[in-house]
Amino acid sequence: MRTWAVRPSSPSPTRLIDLAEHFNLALHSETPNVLLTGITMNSRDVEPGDLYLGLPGARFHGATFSKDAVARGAVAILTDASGAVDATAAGVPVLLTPNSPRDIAGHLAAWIYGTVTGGPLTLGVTGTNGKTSTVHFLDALLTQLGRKTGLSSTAQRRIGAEVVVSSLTTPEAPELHGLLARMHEAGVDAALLEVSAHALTRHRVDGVMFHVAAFTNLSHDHLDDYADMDEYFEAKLQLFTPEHSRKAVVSLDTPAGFAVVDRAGVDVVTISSTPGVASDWVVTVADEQPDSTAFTLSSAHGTVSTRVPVIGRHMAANGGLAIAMLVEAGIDFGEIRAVLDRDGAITASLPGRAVHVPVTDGPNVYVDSGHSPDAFAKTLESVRSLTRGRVIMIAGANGDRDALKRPEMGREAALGSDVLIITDHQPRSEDPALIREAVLAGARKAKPEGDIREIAAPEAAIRAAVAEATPTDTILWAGLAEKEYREVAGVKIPFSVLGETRAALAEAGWVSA
Ligand SMILES: CC(=O)N[C@H]1[C@@H](OP(=O)(O)OP(=O)(O)OC[C@H]2O[C@@H](n3ccc(=O)[nH]c3=O)[C@H](O)[C@@H]2O)O[C@H](CO)[C@@H](O)[C@@H]1O[C@H](C)C(=O)N[C@@H](C)C(=O)N[C@H](CCC(=O)O)C(=O)O
Ligand SMILES: Nc1ncnc2c1ncn2[C@@H]1O[C@H](COP(=O)(O)OP(=O)(O)OP(=O)(O)O)[C@@H](O)[C@H]1O
Repeated sequence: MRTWAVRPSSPSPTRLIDLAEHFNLALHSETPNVLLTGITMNSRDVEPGDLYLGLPGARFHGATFSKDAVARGAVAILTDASGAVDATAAGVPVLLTPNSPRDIAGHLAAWIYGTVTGGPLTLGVTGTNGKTSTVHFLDALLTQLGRKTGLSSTAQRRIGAEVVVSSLTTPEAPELHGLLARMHEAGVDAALLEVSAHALTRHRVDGVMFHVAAFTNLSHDHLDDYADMDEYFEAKLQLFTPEHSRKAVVSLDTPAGFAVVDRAGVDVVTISSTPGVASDWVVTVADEQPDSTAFTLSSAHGTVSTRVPVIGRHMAANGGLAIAMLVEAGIDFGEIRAVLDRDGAITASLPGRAVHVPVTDGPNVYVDSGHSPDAFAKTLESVRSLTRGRVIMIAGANGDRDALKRPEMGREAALGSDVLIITDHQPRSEDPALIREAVLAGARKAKPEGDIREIAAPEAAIRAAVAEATPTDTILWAGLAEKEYREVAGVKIPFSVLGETRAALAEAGWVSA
């Protein structure tokens, strides 16, 4: 699997002088006739012919890497006043902008990679939870319809069969436009993009026009980056302006959805899976099974009944949202209903989301990547409805991310489970004991008499859960499911939640089905 940024294979060269003129940038050069074939803001990703953007960040000023960038083949540098000395010392033409180069990176990248106009149908999803799931449902539906897709999610970037590892949920603008240009070259019919609040705040999707953008929900997360929920909401709202999208499909499953409807600057249709809430599209859950959820989706276009191959009413809501987005993008509802009737489900495989590890004659076991209070609550609700015995939950929180949500995660975990084991996930640079303490405090406050345990080592936590379980119980391990590593004290240690779970089950004599 590739781990480096994807780019178009044969970009048409852009004259630096034309770019400077078009974007009204001051050009300092005695040799302004250079040709640009790429753009990046990461010196380690520079390829020959690139414009390197040296921008100020929280840790570095990118211009300090100008010489490295030029050594790798950068032919020009764009920076701000504070980067000018370093950029000039690198010996290539320098463009100066009065603000951060990040502010114009998207539009520059669109110009250099030719993604300003044309291109495939582009669909974007934002919201606290459900972005990855909805994008993967869109991908599956379009594939079922015989269309060629490209996607960018937290889990992966993919063009047809070519898969690239994701680091950020939404890539930086130069990487995103490179990806879109490559999708265009590959002849994809649709580009499906997950759009984080960080991406909107940091101009990562500038220069991308979404034919349809969707809003899933808003709940507590990322309050390390945003002052409060209002600021976090405002970040998400930017997607629903004419600068970014033509049309919106907005879920009314959280109160924020109503605020998006009120404030959106583009045409909006609504969807809801909450009984009693009026909306253009209505999702009604019909049946919940240990490995799938059946639902009906109704609108003025008609009604379709189908399944998503995962547990959870929230996952049915995401599946309905994906179908509604395709119809609002102009795909015939009857065509979609026909393939769903043919296949019996949206045939998606969700990486790390509510993954069922079936055990023959044993407990149901799920691993899930949810790492917010609402994600815990929703998954626990579905697990509870499928469990005859006890719900045994393993949970943890990550370091270097919103610390305020930890007690709330503990609270939801305690309220939704019968046995709760708090363990370590990705402490990153933080002291894992302090992270556990915060989650435990929320859990014990919510359920003082609850069976709440602390087991630091995740390998031991899953073994304790398995030892506790009887065949009618369910084990849910929430928070880390799709990763192949844990970051501890800045070092990535190989670790697989799924692998560890299967090993623990096998050691205990349970056989994975
Ligand atoms: C808070 C945030 O989003 N920070 C991002 C931002 O960092 P920054 O502005 O501090 O940059 P910096 O590290 O000081 O570096 C400054 C410049 O020097 C460059 N540089 C740096 C070192 C070097 O050797 N060479 C080089 O060129 C960097 O590429 C950058 O252009 O720009 C960096 C370069 O692209 C990103 O790696 C970094 O993401 C960090 C890793 C991150 O963790 N971001 C998370 C919070 C994030 O964006 N998450 C969202 C949402 C997740 C969700 O919904 O759950 C996402 O979309 O992933
Ligand atoms: N519609 C929803 N409402 C509430 N919780 C959800 C919803 N969809 C998914 N979840 C929960 O959130 C978790 C993350 O889902 P998903 O990866 O689809 O969201 P995301 O927005 O991409 O989040 P992230 O980028 O942080 O992983 C799931 O594993 C599940 O626990």
